[in-house]
Amino acid sequence: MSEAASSTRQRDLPLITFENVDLQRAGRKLFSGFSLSVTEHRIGLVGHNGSGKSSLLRLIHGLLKPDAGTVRTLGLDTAKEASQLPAQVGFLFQNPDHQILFPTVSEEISFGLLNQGLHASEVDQRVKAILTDYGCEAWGKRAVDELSGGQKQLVCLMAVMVLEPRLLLLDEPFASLDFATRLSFIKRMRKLQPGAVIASHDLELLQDCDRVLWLEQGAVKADGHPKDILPAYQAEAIARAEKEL
Ligand SMILES: Nc1ncnc2c1ncn2[C@@H]1O[C@H](COP(=O)(O)OP(=O)(O)OP(=O)(O)O)[C@@H](O)[C@H]1O
Repeated sequence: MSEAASSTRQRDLPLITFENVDLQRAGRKLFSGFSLSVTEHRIGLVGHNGSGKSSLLRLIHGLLKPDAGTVRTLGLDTAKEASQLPAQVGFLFQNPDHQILFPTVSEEISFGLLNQGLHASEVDQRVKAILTDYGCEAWGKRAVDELSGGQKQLVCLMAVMVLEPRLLLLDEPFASLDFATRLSFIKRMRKLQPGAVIASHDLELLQDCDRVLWLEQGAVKADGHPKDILPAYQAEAIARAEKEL
């Protein structure tokens, strides 16, 4: 097959599929017979606390395995081919402390590249390049422990982006980023090649998505274009809050 034909085929393949997935968490069934096919480039996830957004992202990454059914990410079965996923799928966790493993910024950003078998000099070069790209040239030797929450989140973002993933999974990526960093991240996201699934309570961030899924108790309550789904979700959230007052 020619390179062009092969890349067209890759583009047309679903990025993610769920087939009849069951998942139990904390002894309770969260997903039951959940099916989904995603071909769009950028997907937003909304839903109230505990609706299953993070669990869905973890299933996509293979961090959680379905109790029944199949999850395929970039064509790979997450239960059987999970070891191939970290090289292609980047995960930005809600809490940076769940992601950071190393004492210094450059060690944290280097880890994935070293894991991929790159030579130390190339790793060094790529780490410096991404620090510069994000305006953090002086951060390399800084102790991660001494960074603020937002700065830690930025380190996590750089550690993910330096690997040039094909798919990004972002769980509340902006929770502690300041306004300017947030804006520059949104600009970057618009230019990015990789597909992205973004779970967020920040509805503005999701306006740019190609498709938004509204989750409720482990099921898709609504699925469509952000201009239809986000106002409906917002209206329901306002009505719910008013009822509780
Ligand atoms: N580490 C865990 N162990 C066991 N159960 C969990 C764990 N994390 C979440 N759950 C359960 O799974 C369900 C879905 O949680 P999940 O974190 O996927 O929701 P969410 O939509 O991402 O919520 P939030 O908006 O609060 O981040 C909840 O009922 C929760 O109690």
